[in-house]
Amino acid sequence: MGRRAKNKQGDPRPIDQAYDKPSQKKLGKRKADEVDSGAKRPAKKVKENAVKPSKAPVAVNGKTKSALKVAKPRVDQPKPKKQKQARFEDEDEDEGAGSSEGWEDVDDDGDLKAQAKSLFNESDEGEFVGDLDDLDIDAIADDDDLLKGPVQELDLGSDDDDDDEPELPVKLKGKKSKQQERPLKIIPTGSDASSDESDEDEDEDEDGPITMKNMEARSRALDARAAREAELNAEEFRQAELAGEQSGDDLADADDVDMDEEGEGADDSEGFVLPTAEEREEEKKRGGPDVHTVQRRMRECVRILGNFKRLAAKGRARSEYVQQLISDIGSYYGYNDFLAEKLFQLFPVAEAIEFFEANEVPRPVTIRTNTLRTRRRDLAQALINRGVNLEPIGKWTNVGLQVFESSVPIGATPEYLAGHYMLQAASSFLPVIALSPQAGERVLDMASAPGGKTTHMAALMQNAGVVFANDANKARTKSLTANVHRLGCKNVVVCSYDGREFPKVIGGFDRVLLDAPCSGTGVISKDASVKTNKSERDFSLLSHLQKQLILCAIDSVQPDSKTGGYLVYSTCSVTVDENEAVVDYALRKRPNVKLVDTGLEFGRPGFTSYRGKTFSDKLSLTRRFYPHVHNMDGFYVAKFKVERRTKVTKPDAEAGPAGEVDVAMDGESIAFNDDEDKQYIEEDKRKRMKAKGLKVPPRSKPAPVATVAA
Ligand SMILES: C[S@@+](CC[C@H](N)C(=O)[O-])C[C@H]1O[C@@H](n2cnc3c(N)ncnc32)[C@H](O)[C@@H]1O
Repeated sequence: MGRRAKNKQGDPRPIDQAYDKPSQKKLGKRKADEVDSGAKRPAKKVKENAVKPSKAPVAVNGKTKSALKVAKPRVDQPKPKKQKQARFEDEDEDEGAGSSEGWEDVDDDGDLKAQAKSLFNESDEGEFVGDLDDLDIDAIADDDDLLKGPVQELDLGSDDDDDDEPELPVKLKGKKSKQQERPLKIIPTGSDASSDESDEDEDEDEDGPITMKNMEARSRALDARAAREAELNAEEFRQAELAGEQSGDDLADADDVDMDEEGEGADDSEGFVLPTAEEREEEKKRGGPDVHTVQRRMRECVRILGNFKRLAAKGRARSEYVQQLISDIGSYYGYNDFLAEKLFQLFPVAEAIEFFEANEVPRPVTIRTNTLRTRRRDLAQALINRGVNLEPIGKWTNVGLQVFESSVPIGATPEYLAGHYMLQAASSFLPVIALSPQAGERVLDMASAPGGKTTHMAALMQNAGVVFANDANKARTKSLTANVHRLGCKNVVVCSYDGREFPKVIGGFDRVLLDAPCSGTGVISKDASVKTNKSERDFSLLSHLQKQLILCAIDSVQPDSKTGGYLVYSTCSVTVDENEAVVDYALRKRPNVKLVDTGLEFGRPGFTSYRGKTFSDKLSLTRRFYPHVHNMDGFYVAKFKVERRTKVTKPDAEAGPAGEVDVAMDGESIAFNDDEDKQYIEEDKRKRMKAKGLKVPPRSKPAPVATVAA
């Protein structure tokens, strides 16, 4: 079952691997986890006022929950105490070593009052940690995650640099969401208005200013509330489990549930009537209902789907509630219907809402220390001296820092310009940690611009050996080259080929990273345009490209490598088409590779089956990361070991004259399907021409079946 981060994903605490340990991961017990992790944290981190939850609670199983509580996207973050000194205990420079690092509070009381004020102040503005508005956009544009944009990545012919321009803050393009119409503080509808929870919030707000005296008590009250919420969560999930709602597959099957599953003894106590499909269409034509109606309906659908047999109205099928919920999710959060459904299907119902909510909240701002130039503690001290409020990210990395607040633009400090750090999403550390390149090796970064991971690899390799940093988009290699220089990477060769040309261009690498072009469904909080600009066609084009790239990446690995022989495949997307389906395809097409453990300490296992498709059991070795669970961008990581191709004897006439085929070189396994490819290539060309404003020729007719077969 999903683990709930609730609204706390807006509360950018260090990301702790405890998240995925069911025994430890209890909502509301975050503080305890933090203590366990050894990271000394200011007590007020639990205070949710910096990312003030809105009041649109979801009633699940009769209990008022906060799954829909996060208000409009906000970028303000809770602030740790003002730091004067950074102290790291026995910091180990080897990344991924999981050293026990601490962060000591060295504040004196003199500052405390002012700090407390800033910590507990609630701002209605979507203010960013530090001054995002002041950030040097060009400088940021060079960095990793802000540039993850899938569609332009497909546009290989375009030399536009436009995609290097991040929008900060991200503006929702296209479809306007109901959520945008939400009041800043959502006024709960109907019975929710008098819910205990909302009263409690009001009370707390009215408690008056935080003082030295009441700070501790207030903090304790918040802890207690968090614990109560955790209990409610646990109860909700128990109920959901009882209702048999456990896996993505179950959900996926929801559509197929027929009238046999209709409820008995429907509890329609709140007068909620599910519209029919026709009524839904009518409603859409009229411009849709108001935001409160949508909220209420979502809440009701979640509640009823959590206990369908008991709560559903007589004569209504489960699929009707599912369809209504998906449609409301689409309009509330501003997704097109196709993507709303695709993402919804990944999770149990209540968890899906958490995922969509998490996409409305920015992830923590994180930086990666460039160990070629400095040490993390020195960097932290230098930034603290400039008024940056930061902390180590978590035990799993000893180069990451989380920035809470800054009085200077983080993308333009002297340390940034001197290459002491990279502005990089925490999730982007993961594939490099998994690949673990060694000094002296030959490494290929097949899709590398703007170079967040390339420069990380060069640092891990201590500038020894060589990293071939390739990217098909020549324009993007400019920022890649700039980052390589800024960070002092001396073992990087930048090149610009279509990844599918490898290993013809050059092969025999000890390790290969394929951080594939993707749809970006993991980074919706950064790029809301994904909500509306992805169609079914985009996903099949991407999946196809990813499958081609992964085979070429595998073939570029030197199986006889003395130190390596590994490939890491990653995406910043959460869809199965772009992840498990691609990896499973690679396993089938290349019998000489096997999945191995990523070595990452947290993350959910990849799907081994999904909506009727069965993948290799080994897919559970791959790792999924979610915004609502791990408080980082949605991400996927798979690690392969590439073995030597072996000859097998085929018993029948399929085999060559000697009765032997090279399993990896067998025509069926290695070749792309030219006819199928033609369609994709043509579509890609059309897209590029369209983007350039050229006249697009009509689609050519698909080849007759007989010809294709021939
Ligand atoms: C997710 S981004 C890579 C981010 C990069 N690894 C980093 O950490 O900074 C995907 C990249 O793939 C590139 N790309 C798209 N199609 C490609 C292809 N066929 N071959 C190689 N690179 C491609 C895009 O230009 C884009 O820079």
